[in-house]
Amino acid sequence: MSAPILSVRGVERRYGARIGCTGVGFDLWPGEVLGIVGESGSGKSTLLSCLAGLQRPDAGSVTYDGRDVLALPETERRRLARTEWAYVHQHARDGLRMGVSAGANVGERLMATGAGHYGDIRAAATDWLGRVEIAADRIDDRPTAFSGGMQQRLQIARNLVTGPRLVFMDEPTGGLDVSVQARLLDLLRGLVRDMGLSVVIVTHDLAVVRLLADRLMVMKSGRVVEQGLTDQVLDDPQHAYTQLLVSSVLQV
Ligand SMILES: Nc1ncnc2c1ncn2[C@@H]1O[C@H](COP(=O)(O)OP(=O)(O)OP(=O)(O)O)[C@@H](O)[C@H]1O
Repeated sequence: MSAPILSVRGVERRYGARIGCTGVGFDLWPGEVLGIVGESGSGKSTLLSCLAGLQRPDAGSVTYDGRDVLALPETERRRLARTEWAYVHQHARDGLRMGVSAGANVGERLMATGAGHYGDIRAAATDWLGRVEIAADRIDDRPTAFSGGMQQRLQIARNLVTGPRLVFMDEPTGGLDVSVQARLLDLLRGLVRDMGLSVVIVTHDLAVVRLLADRLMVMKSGRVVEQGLTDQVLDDPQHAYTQLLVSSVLQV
């Protein structure tokens, strides 16, 4: 029997009188993908940043691998953030260093975990560019010379090169063309499966969670209104808000 990799209880974050999220609780099991869906303003990003320790909740607990995330010293949280955790931002520029080459973007994450041999780092960077379908001859180009989809794939390589255990993703396919989204989703699904990643993915796109998530949590106005197995929630939504979300997609 394994233990949850992430346990969340009663998480609340307020912005003055406004609720960011409240009363959120779930367990994430190793190798599981949890999707968090809800319309804009429902509290998804607030929750994700609380889970990753980027914002401090006003109440509740977040336990990673048996450790109280909110009590971690900042140096330890940062160490986890560059080794065992990864955070894929919606906008690739928030997760990349735009002023250095693609190879350096991937390689410097390895260096941050202790790798020091230039040849090994470059070989690993080349390998990872290949895994995210970026041609090896683009290794010395800066991300500014890449398309939006390529930048997002590079951000994924930078995040996954260190072999993290827990990955947070905030709208990873947002703002991309539909065909680019489909390719990225396919790639993500393969990587998640091959690496056995535990993932919390936030999106407003039900097609993304249908493809990637084992379990689904539906948020509205900062609260979880429904959760369950993805197919169950999408095929037989119980809450009126989830029914609305599902039917609005079907009508498109
Ligand atoms: N920095 C902030 N200051 C004040 N209020 C905020 C801040 N960030 C979020 N909020 C509020 O908290 C609530 C939840 O916002 P949040 O961004 O988490 O939702 P979301 O579901 O991620 O939306 P989106 O999909 O548009 O990013 C909203 O009412 C929002 O206005």
